[in-house]
Amino acid sequence: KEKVEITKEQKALTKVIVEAYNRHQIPQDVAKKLLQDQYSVEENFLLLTEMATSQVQVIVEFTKSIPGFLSLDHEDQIALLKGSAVEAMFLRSAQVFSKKMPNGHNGILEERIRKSGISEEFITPMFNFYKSIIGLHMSLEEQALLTAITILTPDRPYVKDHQAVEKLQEPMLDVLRKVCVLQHPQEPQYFARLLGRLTELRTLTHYHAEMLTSWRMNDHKFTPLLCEIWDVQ
Ligand SMILES: Cc1cccc(C)c1Nc1c(-c2c(F)cccc2F)nc2cccc(C)n12
Repeated sequence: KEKVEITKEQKALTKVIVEAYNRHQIPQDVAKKLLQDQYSVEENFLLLTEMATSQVQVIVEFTKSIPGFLSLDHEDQIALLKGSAVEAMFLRSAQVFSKKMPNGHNGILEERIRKSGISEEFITPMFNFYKSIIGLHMSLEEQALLTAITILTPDRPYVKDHQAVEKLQEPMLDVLRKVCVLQHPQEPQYFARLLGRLTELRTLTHYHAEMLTSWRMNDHKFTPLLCEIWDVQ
């Protein structure tokens, strides 16, 4: 049985990523607002829009803290953020579901989302994904590293210097593989299962784009940041 050893550098890298992941949390007031008393469909949507906007801010700050990211070509930095924001948000909001809300409240957040004018065809895959992520019982290191790996995906549209992005992503994949072996010794395929979630995430990006279009058709207003990151109106 191969002895898995995390090097000093890998420990340091993990520490930086986890600290960045922890530092940039969704403001509790936004998450808490969703738990107050009854809301109308319009107010639910407004709150989710506020939550989405703060999630994008959190992801941009987290991304800027990834070692080497700010040394990438500036246009590639934008291409990576625009190409990965939705996936990082799905991962992040899955944690909001599994961690942040004391159990009694999970249903309330789910209830708000189901009553925000989003059609069932998007709700089902979204919650299936949340359940599959929560079922993995990921550690904080795994969540933070998986989010960084998602953001540092070289084959996003318009990325010019693939190599430079791969050079940043590879060390993250190496240390995530080792962390998975050490933290889930009974599940040798755990690392592969985590990466499998990234494949499911790509399908959610497609649903998300359709959700945006259907919201726009119903004349829903977005914030400037959401318009910018997803090139809407
Ligand atoms: C905050 C939130 C949490 C869970 C489900 C949903 C629908 C939301 N809200 C939105 C999301 C979004 C996200 F923020 C995380 C995950 C998946 C997402 F669809 N994206 C957008 C884009 C424009 C407006 C909103 C309201 N919105």
